[in-house]
Amino acid sequence: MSRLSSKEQRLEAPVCTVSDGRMKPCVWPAVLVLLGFLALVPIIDSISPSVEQSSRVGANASQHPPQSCAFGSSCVRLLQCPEIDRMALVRYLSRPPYLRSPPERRWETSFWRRCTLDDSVGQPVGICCPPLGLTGSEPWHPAESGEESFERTNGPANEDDEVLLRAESFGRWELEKFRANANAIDGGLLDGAMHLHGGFPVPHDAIPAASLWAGLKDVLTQQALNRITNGTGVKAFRRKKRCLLGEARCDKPHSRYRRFDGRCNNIAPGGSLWGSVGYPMGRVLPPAYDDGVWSPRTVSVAGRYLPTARKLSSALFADLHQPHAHYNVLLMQFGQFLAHDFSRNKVIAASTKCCTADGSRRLPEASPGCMAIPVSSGDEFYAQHGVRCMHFMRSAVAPMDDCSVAHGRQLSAVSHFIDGSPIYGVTKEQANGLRAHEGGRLKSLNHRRYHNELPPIERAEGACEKWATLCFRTGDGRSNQLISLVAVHTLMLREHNRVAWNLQRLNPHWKDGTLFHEARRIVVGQLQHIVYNEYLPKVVGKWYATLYGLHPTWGEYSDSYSDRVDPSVTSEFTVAAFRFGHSTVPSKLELKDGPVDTWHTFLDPTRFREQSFYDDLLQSMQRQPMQTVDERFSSSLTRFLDVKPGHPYGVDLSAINIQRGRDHAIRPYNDYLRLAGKPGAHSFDDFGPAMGSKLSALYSHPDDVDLYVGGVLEPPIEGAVVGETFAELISEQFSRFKRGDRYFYSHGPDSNPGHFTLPQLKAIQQSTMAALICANAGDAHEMYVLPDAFALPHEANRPVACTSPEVPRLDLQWWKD
Ligand code: HEM
Ligand SMILES: [Ca+2]
Repeated sequence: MSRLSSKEQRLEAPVCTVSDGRMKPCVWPAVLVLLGFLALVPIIDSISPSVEQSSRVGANASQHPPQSCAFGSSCVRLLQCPEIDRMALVRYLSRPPYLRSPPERRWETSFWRRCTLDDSVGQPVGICCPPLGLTGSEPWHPAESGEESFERTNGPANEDDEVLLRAESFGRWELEKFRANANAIDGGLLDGAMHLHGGFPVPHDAIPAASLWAGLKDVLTQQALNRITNGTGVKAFRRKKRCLLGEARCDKPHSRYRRFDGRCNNIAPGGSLWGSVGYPMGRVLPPAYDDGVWSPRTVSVAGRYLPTARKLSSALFADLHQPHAHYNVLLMQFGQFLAHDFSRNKVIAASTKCCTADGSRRLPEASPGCMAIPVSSGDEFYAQHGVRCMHFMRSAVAPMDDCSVAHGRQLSAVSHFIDGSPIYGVTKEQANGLRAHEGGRLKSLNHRRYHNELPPIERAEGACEKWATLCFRTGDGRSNQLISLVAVHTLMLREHNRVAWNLQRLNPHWKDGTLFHEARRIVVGQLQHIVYNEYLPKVVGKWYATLYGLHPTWGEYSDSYSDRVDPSVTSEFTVAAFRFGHSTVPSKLELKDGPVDTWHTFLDPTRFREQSFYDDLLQSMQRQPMQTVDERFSSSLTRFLDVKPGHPYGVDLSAINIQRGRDHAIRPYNDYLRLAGKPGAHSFDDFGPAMGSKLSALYSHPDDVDLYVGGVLEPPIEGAVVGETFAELISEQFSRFKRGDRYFYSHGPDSNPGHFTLPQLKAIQQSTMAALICANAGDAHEMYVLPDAFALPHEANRPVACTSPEVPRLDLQWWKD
């Protein structure tokens, strides 16, 4: 892959990249480019408008009359078309028009033919997508298969075998260094993020440690193989492997209830593991590993090192108060709850931190999985504390069982589906531990003093701070992280138990199992409905929600399930785009008795002991504005995350987000901007005068800007919380969460074995966040809600009493046998 920016390609002699990542001048291409350019000049004007222009959001329809798609192909958003080689398109768009060859330009009217996606939108914003399989690419994230070196053969089989043996022994040897560090802990199972709010290990860790070590060994072997053969001997490794992602045993493919681990949601051949616990994350674009296999992205397109993650965070992100004009802290908090439903980054096990206890340097015996963030001696905050090293463990990788992919693929330790996994857990055993095994309910702490139920107590070390006298167990190990997150967990637990209780009243003959599974089915349906109806249109805006078909189908079944759609999260989405939420976290949480620093509420939900604390908190979350998505980040996150007693500082989550992006080798921001139909930032000025000059002092080239940085700096779309690039990535992911989930609440009997009847579906679609809050208030007579619970109060969103008939109620009559 060329590391050249469009600007360099224009101004300098063409450069070839050789397999070890070094660059050397390339004479022939230079001549060819010149000839191509000369040949092109006379025809440039006669060519139809470029995809780049035509797909620019907001482009004038009359300037670019839409075209219809050929028979069989359908008009979709570019990101929704797996048949298109996205990377080829991005490379094409990154070049100025005079460097695009005539055949490529013809693609614009064939492969990259644009079309009108939605009449109501009236703009040519779609692309004609050929039917799946037509171009022979895999249905699963074909962007990944573009690794050239992978297809090459290297000599006869016996030579290959020898090379492979050498590479494997290198791989084993390297792996030992990782294992030696991790062995000090319980079987090497400990999640290295334990002390970093990434959560303590779930009691029933669904991903066997052996599989994680196997994944690591695979990438280490692959790296060694590339080194030995100078990048050409990859096929040997491939031949030796099973070359098939495993299948789950789907004993009950048409079960009415989804599995906890997400397996067997898809029952087509090859799909049974899609979206399940431990399944690798996908990619929107191929990764930009320095060595093409697993070395993190560290080098600029200009060949220098990228600025460190902490330097970027401290220079660009400041703790400034900018309340959002429309949305409240409940929207922020629901976002975090939702994030924990679909993703949990698993990091490499290690028994030591990366840095010395005083943070002054890297620990010599640190695990090779450490990718500590360097802190400069002039750091505006950490310097005074002598900190030069910030802990960061690399993400674990999945075994390379899918032989079309020869690079590290990170995995999610929770089910990727929006299936209430933070409530129910991600394995059957975990769910069993959370169930009361009576009346279909979940275990809870029920005391009159609390006015209603709270989650049961968690005693595992590391789940909360040592001084917390109350700590909760839920389906997700991160639930105690923030006091307002505990409130959302409590709300969902109460809703489950309330529904189970009412179902039991209606159907006294139902046993515990039926009550539990039916209540779970209903609660997950409500959750999905609230996500798609109330949450998403606010985050990505109504326009994107329409483009991607994210609005609910009111009173009707949706027919969008496809067994070719993989719902798994992509690295870009979970490592960058959906972390937009970190910018919305306020520095202080408004509680009934006054504001408190957000970080003071981390991992300590003790105050839930106080009577009516839950009710008060939910009300104040609705009144307090969240923060806008931009360069403003609370120092609760950038200075005091994971702060330990007696320490005047913690770690920097914004720096961690940037570092995580490089760990996953996420491509630079500009590539995604182009994918979203924008011309790309050609100069730093494109980021605005103030931010442009800051960025130019940090990065050597606009093509270096990290996706997370560029994404949060984008001005929000009108009527949305995030900017266009994040909106595109988020919408695309949520469209797969819907189209790739057989059990999605509105999918009908044609695909969904657990479908609701139409009257039941209509009842579920009455659910709103406000309705949920009211139904589960400690004291409904004292509780007020905003009908649009994620929005701030305004003329059309005045508080109403929970007892008011205006607040909808879930009508469970439809579930009576
Ligand atoms: C005070 C509030 C929050 C804190 C302290 C927090 C903290 C964290 C931490 C420590 C990580 C793991 C970082 C890493 O090692 O890579 C993380 C990941 C993440 N956060 Fe947050 N977060 C907060 C709020 C939010 C919100 C509001 C959202 C979204 C709306 C969000 C979305 C995410 C996502 C998508 C991930 C990746 C999850 C994964 O795969 O592990 N977070 N957060
Ligand atoms: Ca899930």
